[in-house]
Amino acid sequence: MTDILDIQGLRAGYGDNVVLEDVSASVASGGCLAVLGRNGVGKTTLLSSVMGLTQVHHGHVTLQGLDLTRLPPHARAARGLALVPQEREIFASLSVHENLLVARRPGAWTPERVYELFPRLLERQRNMGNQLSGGEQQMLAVGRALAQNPQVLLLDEPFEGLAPLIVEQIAQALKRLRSEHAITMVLVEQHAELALELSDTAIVLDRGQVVWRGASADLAADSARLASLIGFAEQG
Ligand SMILES: Nc1ncnc2c1ncn2[C@@H]1O[C@H](COP(=O)(O)OP(=O)(O)OP(=O)(O)O)[C@@H](O)[C@H]1O
Repeated sequence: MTDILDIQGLRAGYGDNVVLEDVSASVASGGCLAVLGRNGVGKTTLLSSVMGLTQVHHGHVTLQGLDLTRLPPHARAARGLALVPQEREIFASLSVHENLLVARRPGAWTPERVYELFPRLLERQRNMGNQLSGGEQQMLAVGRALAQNPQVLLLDEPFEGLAPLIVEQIAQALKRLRSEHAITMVLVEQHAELALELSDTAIVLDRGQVVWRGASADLAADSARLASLIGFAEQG
C-alpha cells in the first residue's frame, strides 16, 4: 500500500510556543494510524497541524503527493482532509440533517449513507444539535466529516466522555468504515487499547516527540511497554 498522508519533520505550535519537535509519521491508503500519549504531549496539536490550524516552523504535510504545508484549512478540506474535533463543534441551532447538509461535498457519502452507518441519527434527524446526547453529537461529528467525502478522516478522541455502550457503537462504525469503505484514518485517543485494536500502525508522543512507532498489534501485545509509554491511569 502507498502512503496517502505523509508528515515529515514537523516542528509546529502556537505562535512562539513550539509544541511538536521533528514529528514524522505516515498513513497508508485505507490504513489507520493511532496517535497515543499522555495528556498534553501534543496529540491534538499534531492533528491541528495536519489540518493547517497551527504555526508550522519546519517540515511538510503531504496528501497524495501534494504538499499542503502552506495551504489554509479550507483548502486542505477541499483536497480531502476532514477533522472530527475533540469538542465536536456541532451547529446547535441546526437540525441533524442540516448539520450533514452544510458539510456536504460531492461524493458517495450522502446523509442517507451516514444514517445507514448511524441509525440513531436517522431517528434524530429533525432534532436540533443542542437536543442531542453526547454520543449522538459524536456520531453526528463523524457523520458530518464523512459528508465532506474526505480522503483521510482525522479523529480527535472520538470516545472521550462517552458511556461504554456508545463507545462500542462508534468503534463498530469506525471498523465498518475501514473494512467496507476503506476510509483512511488518523485516530488520536486516550483509550489506548481500543485505539490499538482499531488501527494497524501507531505512534506514541511524549513532549512533542515520537518516542515509539510500529505495528499496533506489537504494542497491544506488550502491556509493560504500553504502560511505561502511556501509563495505566490514562488508558480509560
Ligand atoms: N491554542 C493553543 N495555544 C497555545 N498553546 C496550546 C494551544 N492548544 C494546546 N496548547 C498547548 O500545547 C501543548 C500540547 O497540547 P495538545 O492539546 O496538543 O495535547 P494533547 O496530547 O492532545 O492533550 P489532551 O490529551 O489533553 O488533549 C500543551 O502544553 C497545551 O497547553
